Amino acid sequence: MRTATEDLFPSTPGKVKIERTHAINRQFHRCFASTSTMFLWALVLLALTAFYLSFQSFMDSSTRYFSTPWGGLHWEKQVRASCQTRRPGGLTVLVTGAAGFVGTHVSLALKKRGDGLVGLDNFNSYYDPSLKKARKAILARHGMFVIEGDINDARLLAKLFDIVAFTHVMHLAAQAGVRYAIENPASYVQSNVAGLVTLLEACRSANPQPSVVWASSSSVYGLNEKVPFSELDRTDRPASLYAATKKAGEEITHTYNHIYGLSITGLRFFTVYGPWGRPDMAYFSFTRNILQGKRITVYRGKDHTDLARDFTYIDDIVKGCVASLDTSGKSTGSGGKKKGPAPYRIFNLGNTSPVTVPDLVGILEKHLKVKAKRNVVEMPGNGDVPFTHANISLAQKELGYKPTTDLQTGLKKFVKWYQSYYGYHRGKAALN
Ligand SMILES: O=C(O)[C@H]1O[C@H](OP(=O)(O)OP(=O)(O)OC[C@H]2O[C@@H](n3ccc(=O)[nH]c3=O)[C@H](O)[C@@H]2O)[C@H](O)[C@@H](O)[C@@H]1O
Repeated sequence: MRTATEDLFPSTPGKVKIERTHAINRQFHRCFASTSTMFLWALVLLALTAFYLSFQSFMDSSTRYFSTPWGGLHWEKQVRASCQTRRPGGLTVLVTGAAGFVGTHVSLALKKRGDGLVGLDNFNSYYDPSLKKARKAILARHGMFVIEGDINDARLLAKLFDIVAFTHVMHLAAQAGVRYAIENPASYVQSNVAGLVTLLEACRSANPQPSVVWASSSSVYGLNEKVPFSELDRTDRPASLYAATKKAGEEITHTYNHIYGLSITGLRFFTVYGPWGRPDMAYFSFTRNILQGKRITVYRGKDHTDLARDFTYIDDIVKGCVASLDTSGKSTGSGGKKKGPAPYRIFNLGNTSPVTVPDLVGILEKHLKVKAKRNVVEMPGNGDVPFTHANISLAQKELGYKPTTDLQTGLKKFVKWYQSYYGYHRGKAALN
């Protein structure tokens, strides 16, 4: 009789061998079966992960594609319609920063005389985007289409140049504001340097190449003390990163003029103000605070001298911009190749009569009929310059530029608009 032990450990070695081999085989098969199952599962898991990842990336790219705020037949039709000229010899202009302060005014002036134009603006939130939307609505009422897009979007720019043969580009999109550069330096590089290069790349590749008129700034004079500031004065000592990026823009545009034959006109604007202006600027924020009974901060120089600016009214700036477009001269390149020298110009567009900041406040008090509560503090070292003063003889000679609005008159118009727009009393907004 076989014992349980013998069953487990039989005495015949061969049998044992066979039985053990079978047992090993069984174990091996069991083991193999479970490994292959695991392997299969791993494969399934891998396949699922790969499917999930590619599905996600497909969704991402398709979402990006479908959510692109531009493109499509209807969009192209809008662009073409907006660019239709309505006078013989009318210009066809791409206006960047079209929903900005200067962009809106220049666009309206061009549209009203029958030029064809389309606008580009990224509607960023540097200041209240609802003001930009309101400006866009006015332009729309005048038949101008403003695309929500960025100058850094090379595909969008290429598409626009594909659809329209622009004769001119009025480049006003920028990160503005002198003191904000301390808080957000990258935004200045992104718009004023990278964005500018992307735009110039599109311009130099275009066929025909457009002439480019763009906004530089009085801030390029930086620590210059020679007054009034002339275009021949030093501009190699900027006091702010903003100024440095505008100066960089002047050098960058020069390169594109030199290599590709792009016609370039850079305009050094001097503290532009007026209706539909920029809420970040002193005259605008002072008005808001004075009307709300809040204190305003008035900066002054280290030795208690008042700061001064050559405040320039928007209508005068518009005339300078339009004259620059009209006299720009042609770009000479085609297919990215220069065919000959093209114009490279820089002009001061100022008012030639600086006013101190305390005097600016005094004028606002008079128009608002409210006394300002002032805090007078020493100018912080954040990029400000003590004064600006434009010599405009070159612009006078070449563009017929002649500013006609003094600060009293210009601020009166601004205050009227401000009170109307923000509902301080009944009235019609200046641009409507
Ligand atoms: O002409 C230019 O190049 C520049 O003009 C303005 O820059 P800024 O002249 O500094 O204009 P505001 O910011 O309106 O300041 C005007 C004056 O008011 C002073 N200020 C500003 C703000 C404030 O709270 N208190 C104050 O006294 C400033 O120091 C400055 O002297 C624009 O903001 C820039 O985008 C433009 O490029």
